Amino acid sequence: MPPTAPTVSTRPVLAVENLYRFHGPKGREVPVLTDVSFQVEPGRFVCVMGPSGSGKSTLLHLIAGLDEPSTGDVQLAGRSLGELPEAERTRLRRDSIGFVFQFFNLLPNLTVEENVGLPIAIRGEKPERAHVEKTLARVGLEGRLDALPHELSGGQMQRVSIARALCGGQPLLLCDEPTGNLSQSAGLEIMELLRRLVDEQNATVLLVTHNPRDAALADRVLFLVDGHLDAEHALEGPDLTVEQVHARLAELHI
Ligand SMILES: Nc1ncnc2c1ncn2[C@@H]1O[C@H](COP(=O)(O)OP(=O)(O)OP(=O)(O)O)[C@@H](O)[C@H]1O
Repeated sequence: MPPTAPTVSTRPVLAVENLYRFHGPKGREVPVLTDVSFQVEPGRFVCVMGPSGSGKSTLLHLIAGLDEPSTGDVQLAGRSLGELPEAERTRLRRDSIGFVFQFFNLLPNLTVEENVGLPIAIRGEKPERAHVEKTLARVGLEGRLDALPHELSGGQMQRVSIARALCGGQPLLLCDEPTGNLSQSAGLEIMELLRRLVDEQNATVLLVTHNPRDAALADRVLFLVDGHLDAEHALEGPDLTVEQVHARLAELHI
């Protein structure tokens, strides 16, 4: 038999299909998300931008399987969250998504090594020190395995949380305002790190932000406006500029 070439999957890491979410008392429900559809393919850096109240958190909760859509579907690695029982949904979320939050969400009493290895420990496995060390090297934070979070700068804490999101091998990095609690320069470094992880290590990133400078580093920027996400308003890279993002925001009256 001839040797077969390794296949690189092009199946979307995340597919959001015709998502609707209503909130409010029965009979007086209001739409928070209206027919939202998009995909994130492997090795891509996709950004969702939207003003306060546009439905970003609602969308993130649905993607994470923490909330259920009124109608529509979320697929992670080709599997539909809605079709799974609770325990399997939790496992799929855990195995598919590494989360990066604005306030880092590191456990203060655990060392850097323990924080980074957490997703593996939660699976009931023992995180290998060498693997944690290698993951920290991927985010440019070598030699701080034994530090506690309070001994680190904000930018370093965010690197730890990115390492934690990568450590378990989840295919999607979901970053919710990852620079929101950082100085401008530390924020820029974090964004450049995310860009490098995509370009050089084939990571896949979904970034949610209202920061045009951060959004401009993505391959594609989607705009969520009053719960709508219209494909024709999306910006496509490569080499998007902050000016392009500002212009589209002005066009959409955001
Ligand atoms: N559980 C809920 N019950 C009723 N309304 C809700 C609920 N959750 C969200 N909403 C409403 O849905 C809309 C979108 O909220 P959401 O928190 O998703 O927006 P957001 O874009 O994340 O805003 P922000 O950037 O300020 O966090 C808001 O008008 C909000 O009041």
